[in-house]
Amino acid sequence: MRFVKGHGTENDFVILPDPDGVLDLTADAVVRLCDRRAGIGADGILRVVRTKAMDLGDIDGSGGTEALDGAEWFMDYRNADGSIAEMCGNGVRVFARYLVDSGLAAPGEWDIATRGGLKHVTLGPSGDVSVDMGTPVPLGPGEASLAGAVFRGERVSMGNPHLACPVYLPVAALDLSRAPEFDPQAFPDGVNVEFYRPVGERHLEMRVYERGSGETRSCGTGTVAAAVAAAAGTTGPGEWTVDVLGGRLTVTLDGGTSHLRGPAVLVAEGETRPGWI
Ligand SMILES: N[C@@H](CCC[C@H](N)C(=O)O)C(=O)O
Repeated sequence: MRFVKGHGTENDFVILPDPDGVLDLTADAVVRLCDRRAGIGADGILRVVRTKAMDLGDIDGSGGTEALDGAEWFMDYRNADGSIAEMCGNGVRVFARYLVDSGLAAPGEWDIATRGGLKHVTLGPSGDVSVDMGTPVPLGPGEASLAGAVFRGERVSMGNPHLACPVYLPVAALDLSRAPEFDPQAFPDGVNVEFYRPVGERHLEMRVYERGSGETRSCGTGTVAAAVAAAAGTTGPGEWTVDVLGGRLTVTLDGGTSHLRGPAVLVAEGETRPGWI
């Protein structure tokens, strides 16, 4: 199986080119590929499939996949534990960089299909990748706890679920070696939990514990959720700088949609040994 390895602010992915959708990517195979000791190691998988080769059922409530028709390529995103997520903000940027780097798309702007709908990306032959992340949906207050301490924040849907909690000490002080606990009635599909601290004018530092992947060094959807929470549960307008463990991302809120910009880097490519998976 051919693979490429890449990351966006150190949120890292194994990219699996599968244009015709012939790969039977089981949850077990995802777990093995993402294993950092016995596998390649990653926070998640990006399977690269032609949209027309995907069987997505009724993804948009219209009885078909019409909502994704405008995009040639579909990002089939999986978390490291094998679960499926609706969207991945860093993933879609790395996916776009892969398409351009491998000659499957030209630099410029176009849509990528995801389970969270079409995402419009903008990129040159090298450098940063921007994506229109769509309209964040603030859902009101929520809470999670970490080692018995309760953190209150804002629930935000970015297609996938987030709880963005302000903290008042440097985020480096948090112990994220264990998963935050939350009320499953409040988050029936699980939740990605962000901890953010304002460090300047529209400037945050943030750490994240991701659903299905554990603590990661960055989360694109999470940075947008944190900016929305820091903007007092509004969608802007304003440009936010968000420092994560793996680097810096820029989030732009315009009162409607949101944009995420930052690096997306491909670092290696190879082939798994026959029979390993
Ligand atoms: N790291 C991603 C989010 C990946 C999905 C998430 N773990 C979930 O289950 O919702 C990002 O950059 O947005």
